[in-house]
Amino acid sequence: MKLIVGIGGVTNGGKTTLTDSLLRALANCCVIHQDDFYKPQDQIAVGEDGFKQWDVLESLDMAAMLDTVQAWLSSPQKFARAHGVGVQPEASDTHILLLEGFLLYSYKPLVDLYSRRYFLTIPYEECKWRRSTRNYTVPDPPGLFDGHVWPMYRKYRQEMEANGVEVVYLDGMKSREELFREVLEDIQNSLLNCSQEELPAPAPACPARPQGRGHGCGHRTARPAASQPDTV
Ligand SMILES: Nc1ncnc2c1ncn2[C@@H]1O[C@H](COP(=O)(O)OP(=O)(O)O)[C@@H](O)[C@H]1O
Ligand SMILES: O=C(O)c1ccc[n+]([C@@H]2O[C@H](COP(=O)([O-])O)[C@@H](O)[C@H]2O)c1
Ligand SMILES: [Mg+2]
Repeated sequence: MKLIVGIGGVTNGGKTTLTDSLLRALANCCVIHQDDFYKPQDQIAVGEDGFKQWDVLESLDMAAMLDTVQAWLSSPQKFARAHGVGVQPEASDTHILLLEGFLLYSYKPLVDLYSRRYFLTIPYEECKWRRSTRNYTVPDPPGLFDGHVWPMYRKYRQEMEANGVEVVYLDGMKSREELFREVLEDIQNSLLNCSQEELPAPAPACPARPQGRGHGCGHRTARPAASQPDTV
């Protein structure tokens, strides 16, 4: 069984922190970080606003990211070994790939590959504050957050929602521990549901399993958010 899980959402929402915790907790789990696919700095366009356009999809080599996902899909065991992840023989039928990044659900060839799409949100003020404490490889020039980062976040999120991409919203104002427990439990439930769907048909004496939809693995859509925090 293969499960691709997206940990997406706003910059500084806590994606990398959550992903690191999940990676430590889940067996046979690999990760791909979207920001490892930034194009070289001299290929990042400068916008009409005068800012380097770090927060647009064109600044990322998404074809290369997709190739990496496909390498995992074709052999999770080989991929894990190549990335120094120990494969646990007793859990070797189940493999999880975490994709982590701020523009995970805007690149069409990837969007249907997820079994689960999480989307972290935090309010504008919190985001701006957390961002001011971060050190990126290329430091933010003055005005970048209000002039480029936040408007691009709004734009891509609106597009995602207009396109009907179903995500599970996570409130990034919750504690690290609470977010970790919530998502870990949800992934473990998905795994249980998947493995039940893979069982052979029950013997006649057993009660029939419900033929529910929406819990499965593979190329199905995640459930819609029960509620969506008002954070934009
Ligand atoms: N749940 C949380 N509550 C408060 N601060 C958090 C939380 N998760 C992460 N942070 C902090 O917010 C900043 C951004 O976290 P990070 O995981 O790098 O976010 P992202 O990868 O989404 O940009 C870091 O300083 C991190 O320690
Ligand atoms: O990783 C880099 O090389 C890099 C260089 C310049 C800027 N970034 C910023 O990285 C942000 C995405 O990462 P994150 O962890 O904040 O979601 C995005 O908002 C970019 O503005 C990232
Ligand atoms: Mg990050």
